[in-house]
Amino acid sequence: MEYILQTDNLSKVYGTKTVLDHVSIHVPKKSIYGLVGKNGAGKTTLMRIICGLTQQSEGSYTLQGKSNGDAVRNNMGMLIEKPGIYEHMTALENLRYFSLLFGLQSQDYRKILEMVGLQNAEKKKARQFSLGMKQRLGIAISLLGNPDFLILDEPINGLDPEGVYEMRKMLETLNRENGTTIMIASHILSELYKLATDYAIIEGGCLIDEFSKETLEHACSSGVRVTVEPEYLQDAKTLIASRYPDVRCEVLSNQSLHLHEKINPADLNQFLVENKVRVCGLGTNEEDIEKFFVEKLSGGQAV
Ligand SMILES: Nc1ncnc2c1ncn2[C@@H]1O[C@H](COP(=O)(O)OP(=O)(O)OP(=O)(O)O)[C@@H](O)[C@H]1O
Repeated sequence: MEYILQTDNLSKVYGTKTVLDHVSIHVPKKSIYGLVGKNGAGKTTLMRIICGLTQQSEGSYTLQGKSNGDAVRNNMGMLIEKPGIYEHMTALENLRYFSLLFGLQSQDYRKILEMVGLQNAEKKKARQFSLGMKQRLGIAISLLGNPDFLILDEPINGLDPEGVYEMRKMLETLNRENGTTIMIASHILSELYKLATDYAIIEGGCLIDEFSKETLEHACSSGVRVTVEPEYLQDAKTLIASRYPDVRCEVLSNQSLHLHEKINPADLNQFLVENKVRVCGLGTNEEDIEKFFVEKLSGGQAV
């Protein structure tokens, strides 16, 4: 596995307080790496060290093949805490200004604005932007110079559901089409789960666990949830009992059933539809995933 970033026992101490305690993480190239942790867990501190905004007290890291002392951040974009944008400037002016500030060559700013969905707002002053638009402009600034590695601290904080959805789509596109590795800190688990391919859980400055999406899904593969239109519930239950006689099938509501075994959802869907049951939804049990994270966060031992 090729890593864009590896940290080796990184620690940070403020006065007598250890806010990051021997953290060793491994961020695979082209991954979307979710950093999960409660408020004050140390996520921002870790990101600030990687971005060169503060120095670690102990430990080291390797960034894009270079050890921390020699790390170059030309190919990196970052959005840590609030986006630092100039409110009296338009989106386009902000991009031009930051490009000069970063010493970058002129580039296709309109394409960057299009990438973040601000193509229709290029002439509007940033002070007239919604929070979501400001966040997107912050990301547009971090995309200047076409970075291979993007570090985003809580980019969906404070966004409305539509803004969260758009942000997720945008990051997915960046990752898929440009191969950009994205490290993203968030405490909104449900959103991270939809996006991330790899995870690290941090609590009290310690790394509790690091795992891939496959590992997470395997750990939470306690079954499949199927939702049907209410009038089909009984038929669905009878059909499932005939097709999967050894699988426990629990009725959760007047339209959803939980099969307590990991069966192939596509097969189940086809079987029910062929037998004239109107299926509204099928999926793995998201509650299990949430529970998995909560248990890790509340009872985890550092690794
Ligand atoms: N400059 C500083 N001086 C002293 N303590 C600090 C400093 N910066 C951060 N801390 C402390 O370090 C701890 C970790 O903070 P950090 O911002 O890294 O957490 P976080 O996981 O990003 O939390 P949040 O989700 O709230 O942003 C907190 O207890 C915070 O008060």
